[in-house]
Amino acid sequence: MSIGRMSSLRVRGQKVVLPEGVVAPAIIEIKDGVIQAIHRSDLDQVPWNQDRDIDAGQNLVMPGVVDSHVHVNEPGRTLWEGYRTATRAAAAGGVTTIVDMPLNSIPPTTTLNAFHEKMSHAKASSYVDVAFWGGVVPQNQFDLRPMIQAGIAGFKCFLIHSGVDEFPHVTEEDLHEAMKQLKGTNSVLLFHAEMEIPISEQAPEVDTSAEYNDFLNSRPKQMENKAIELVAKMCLQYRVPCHIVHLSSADALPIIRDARRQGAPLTVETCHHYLSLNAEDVPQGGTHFKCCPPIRDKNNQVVLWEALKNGDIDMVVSDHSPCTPELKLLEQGDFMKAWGGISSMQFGLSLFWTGAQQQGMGLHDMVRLMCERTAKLAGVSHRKGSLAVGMDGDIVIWDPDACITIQPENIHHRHKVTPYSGLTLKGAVQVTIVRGQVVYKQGTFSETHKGSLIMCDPSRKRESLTPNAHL
Ligand SMILES: NC(=O)NC(NC(N)=O)C(=O)[O-]
Ligand SMILES: [Zn+2]
Ligand SMILES: [Zn+2]
Repeated sequence: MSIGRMSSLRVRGQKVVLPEGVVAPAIIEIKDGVIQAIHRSDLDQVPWNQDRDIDAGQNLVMPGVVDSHVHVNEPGRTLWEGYRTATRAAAAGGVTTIVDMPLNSIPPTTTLNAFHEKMSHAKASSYVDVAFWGGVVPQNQFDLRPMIQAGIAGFKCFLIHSGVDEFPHVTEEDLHEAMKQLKGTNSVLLFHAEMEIPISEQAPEVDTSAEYNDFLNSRPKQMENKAIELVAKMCLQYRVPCHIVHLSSADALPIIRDARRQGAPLTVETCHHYLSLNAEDVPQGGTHFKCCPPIRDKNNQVVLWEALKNGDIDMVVSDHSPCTPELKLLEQGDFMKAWGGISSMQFGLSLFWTGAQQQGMGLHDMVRLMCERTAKLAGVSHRKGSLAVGMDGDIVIWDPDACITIQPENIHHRHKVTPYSGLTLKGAVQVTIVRGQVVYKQGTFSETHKGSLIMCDPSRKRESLTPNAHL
């Protein structure tokens, strides 16, 4: 099996993860990037080209991961992370589509021109497919519909300082203006849901500290809970699909449950780091664990896993938010001044698989949470996130029993700082295929394949993640 441009490809496996909870022997036939047929009987009658086609044997054959929360900081902060390194890491991790966040790049994706600039960079250097979130910031409400018409997947806003000055957070008044523009479109608004709380409710201010608890106490659950109350209120008032990114506070789950019970088209994600790490794990000065909202204690993590199992949390993503090593202030170990953001996109599949098995969750939970639903959120579930005829031929072949140990030499992110360094996980990606092209195979990348830009059709009604919502 060669790496390179092929118009057609067949993938055979004994354990192909198909929709409706089926794992069975099958041959997937891909032509011109699209799945043409999935053969589940008379497999030896299907024509086979030993040199071109792929036999996965006992490895799992699964839809490629759709990671809907990735910060590729190009243009403008490509030194933090760019499309080449971010999407090589994606391919090495079985991620076949990323949805790129509108911030940390300069310019941020808050205007049509900035969107076009971002697309030109992505087109030049991506190994996997890329869709895009736009940004809602104060006074850009009239930029939103032009970006929707140009194919943006949806929008992201912050209710607290975003970490970068050129992407200011919004107020409730700004949200009303944005909601008026989004109402009636097929778009979605994502929220970084933390808000400032009254001084009387805050921990004593700490300017610099190597103690994780000082940072943790500076971003209490109440900041998330208050923000999520506002998101729920706006979602119910406008009935515009809203999505809470990187939930960390399990205390906010009743607020989300109640809003959905009232018919709010409200969804929520959590991230690998909230499921695999907890505050008790963070070493003194361990600023590579810093992210916002913060990784909380073990008891909080237990509730997040339960919410995943009972459907209160809809999906799991990376929130891959890298920076240069210098900005993590690892020498000083200063949690209060270090950059908040964790690099993990290459390891999401293995992180989730390792944790899920201990939780009694399995393959179909992984596909639902990391492929199907993230594709629905981004409005691309008609072509991404599951193995079915007519879908893009995006496939990851991986060994669920093999282990990987995360070391700098096998990290393809631009920078190698990650809280997962040295960790041994189960689940090893062998081959990643994007629209029928092998882009990654056991450490080797295709240098001929280029990822596509995934444009969202503004007229297409996206598959609902909250079927009981009253729009
Ligand atoms: N500007 C950022 O990348 N912020 C990100 N930082 C994190 N999560 O710590 C985020 O997702 O909010
Ligand atoms: Zn955020
Ligand atoms: Zn983020």
